[in-house]
Amino acid sequence: MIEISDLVVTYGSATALDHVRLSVRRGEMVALLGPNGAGKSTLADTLSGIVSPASGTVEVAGRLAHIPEGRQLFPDLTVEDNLVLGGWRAGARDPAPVFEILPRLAELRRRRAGVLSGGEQQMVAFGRALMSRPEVLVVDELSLGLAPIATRDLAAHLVELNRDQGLTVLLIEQNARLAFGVCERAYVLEAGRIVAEGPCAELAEDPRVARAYLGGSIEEPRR
Ligand SMILES: Nc1ncnc2c1ncn2[C@@H]1O[C@H](COP(=O)(O)OP(=O)(O)OP(=O)(O)O)[C@@H](O)[C@H]1O
Repeated sequence: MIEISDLVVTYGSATALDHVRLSVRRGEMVALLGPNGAGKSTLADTLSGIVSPASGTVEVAGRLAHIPEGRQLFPDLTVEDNLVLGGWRAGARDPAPVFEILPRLAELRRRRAGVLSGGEQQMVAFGRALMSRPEVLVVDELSLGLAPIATRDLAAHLVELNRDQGLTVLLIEQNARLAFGVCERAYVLEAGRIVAEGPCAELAEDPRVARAYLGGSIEEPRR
C-alpha cells in the first residue's frame, strides 16, 4: 500500500530523510517511532505530497488521508464544516457515516472546533480524515497532548477500522507503548535514517529500543 525506496528529503542544505526505505502492506498497522526532529513528520508530509523528495520514490496504492501533527483544524469553523472540508476532494459531503463511527462528533457538530478540548479536536481531525474514505491513513502523533484515556479511545477506533474495514495504518508515534500495543511491525527513525525495524514484539526486546522508547533503564531525573 505504501512503498518508499531510497527517499531523500532536504530542507535547504539540511537532510531530513536520508535514503529511507519503508513499506506497509494492505491491511497492516505499522508504527514509525523516533525522537523529536528524526524526520517523522517529513515522511508523512512526503506521503501526502506536501513535501517533494530530492530523490527516491514514494508510491501509495490507494486513497491516502493524513492526520497531521497538531491537528490543524479550522478553529473558527464548526465541527461539521471541518468534516465536510475533509470530504471535499472525495466529493463526500455527508458526515453521517463518520458520526456512526465517532458518535461524539455528532453531539459536537455545531460547536466551533477552536473551543474544543485537545482530545475532542483530535477526534475531529480523525473524523475529517475519514471523510475522504481513505484506504490508508497516516496518523502523525495520535497521542500528542492527549490524556491517556483519550489516546486509548482513539487508538481503539483505529484498531476497529483496521480490523473491520481493512484500513491500512501508518502510526507515527513517540509513545512506543501505544504503538507496540496496536501495531504488528514498526520502524525506528533517527536523524533521518531507519535504524531498526521488525515485528513490535521483537523490537520491544531490543535493549537499545527499550532504553530509548520504552523508558527501559533510563535514569529518572531526581529532585
Ligand atoms: N520546513 C522546514 N524547513 C527547514 N527545516 C525543516 C522544515 N521542516 C522540518 N525541518 C527540519 O527537518 C528535521 C526533521 O523534522 P520533522 O518535523 O520531520 O521531525 P519529526 O521527527 O516529525 O519531529 P517531532 O517529533 O519533533 O515532530 C528537523 O531537523 C527539522 O528542524
